[in-house]
Amino acid sequence: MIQNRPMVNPFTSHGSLTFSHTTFKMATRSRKGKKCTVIGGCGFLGQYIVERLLEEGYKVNVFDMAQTFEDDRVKFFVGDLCQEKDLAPAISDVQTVFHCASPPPSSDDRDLFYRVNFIGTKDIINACKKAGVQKLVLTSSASVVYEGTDIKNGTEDLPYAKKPMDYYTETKVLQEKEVLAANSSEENFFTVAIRPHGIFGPRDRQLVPILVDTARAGKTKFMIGNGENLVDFTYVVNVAHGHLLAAEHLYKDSPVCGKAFHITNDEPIPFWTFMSRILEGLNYPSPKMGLPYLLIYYLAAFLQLLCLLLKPIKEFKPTFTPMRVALAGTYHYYSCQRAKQLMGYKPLVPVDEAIKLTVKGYAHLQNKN
Ligand SMILES: NC(=O)C1=CN([C@@H]2O[C@H](COP(=O)(O)OP(=O)(O)OC[C@H]3O[C@@H](n4cnc5c(N)ncnc54)[C@H](OP(=O)(O)O)[C@@H]3O)[C@@H](O)[C@H]2O)C=CC1
Ligand SMILES: CC(C)CCC[C@@H](C)[C@H]1CC[C@H]2C3=C(CC[C@]12C)[C@@]1(C)CCC(=O)C[C@@H]1CC3
Repeated sequence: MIQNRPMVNPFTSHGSLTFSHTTFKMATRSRKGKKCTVIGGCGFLGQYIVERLLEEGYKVNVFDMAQTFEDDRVKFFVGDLCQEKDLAPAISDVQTVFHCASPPPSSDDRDLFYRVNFIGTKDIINACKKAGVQKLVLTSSASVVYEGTDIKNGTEDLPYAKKPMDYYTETKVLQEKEVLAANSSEENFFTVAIRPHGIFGPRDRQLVPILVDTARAGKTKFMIGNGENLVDFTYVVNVAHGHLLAAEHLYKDSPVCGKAFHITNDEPIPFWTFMSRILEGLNYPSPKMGLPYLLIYYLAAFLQLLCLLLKPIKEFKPTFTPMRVALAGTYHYYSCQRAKQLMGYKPLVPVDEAIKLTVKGYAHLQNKN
């Protein structure tokens, strides 16, 4: 049954999303007739991975909580990844599993994150091994090393965050550790973790929708900090491309096995320049003046505490959480040198073009006033 999310067919909804404008051709290693499953394949990133896999001639199963698009070439399985009986049929007889399912960071539901991201991922690993799956590609996050302080050109060697800023990040760390530790030549089971950062593009359900809601509520008059902090925002097509490259490079004795890889646009941009370009593209005013970063950070921390105290009486969801304020006011950009070296990664779509495509994809959120 098709469920109630904006119904889009990723193959027809936005012509410019295809890869035809690039001359890139995936290496032909072992791709013909390969079967794979995308867990979370109805989500924002998942749909782009599916699209790319089909273009590359894979046979694709999608496993997700609900079916949100239709495609005759895809076999859909609906269920909860934490339920082995739901998952097993979706991954039987496939060589590769892409795991890009997660509850949204905004849910801030500790038990849910722990159950889906940590326990559920362990279940996926076990189910993959049982089913004879050879490759597992996890969508992790560059934020597994982020603790709210500046990261400039961070490499994959940075230690995991000792004090993750939210439950989402905490469980992304646990999840990544499990997946990388599961890599085993003896068991012919190869794993890799892709760490994207700030994924954006048409059909995203977080960045642009939250930004537009914030602008409509009149809360984007000021920027947080001085507006100079560089950040990675990564176009979803480039992220999908990184996932396919990782799968293609996962085989016995490959240096890719058991490692994490940053996948970025390799073009860090000041946080507020990026936000302003989206806001102005959609005809919303962009912030011109900055507020002191630390002042806003401590206000957000205080507000969070207050919300926690009031939770038994009434639930509030503040727009400016400490995590969001930190993301808006610090430097956080990452080196993707390892992905370039070991799997020949190069972003396919530059930031400037990606922003234009994104603004075009959100025409329905344009400010008409
Ligand atoms: N967006 C970003 O900026 C970044 C995202 N990531 C990671 O990328 C991945 C994809 O994110 P994104 O596409 O933005 O997220 P989406 O929410 O769009 O997609 C996630 C999909 O997973 C599904 N899902 C959630 N829980 C379960 C479950 N228990 N069983 C089966 N399916 C489930 C969701 O279904 P439903 O919607 O019904 O809940 C949804 O379709 C995630 O792992 C995220 O952590 C990493 C870095 C940055
Ligand atoms: C309210 C405004 C100041 C900011 C609006 C935009 C934000 C909603 C987004 C800016 C950076 C984004 C981001 C993520 C979610 C959306 C933003 C906070 C992630 C937390 C998504 C999951 C990850 O793994 C890391 C991302 C970092 C950047």
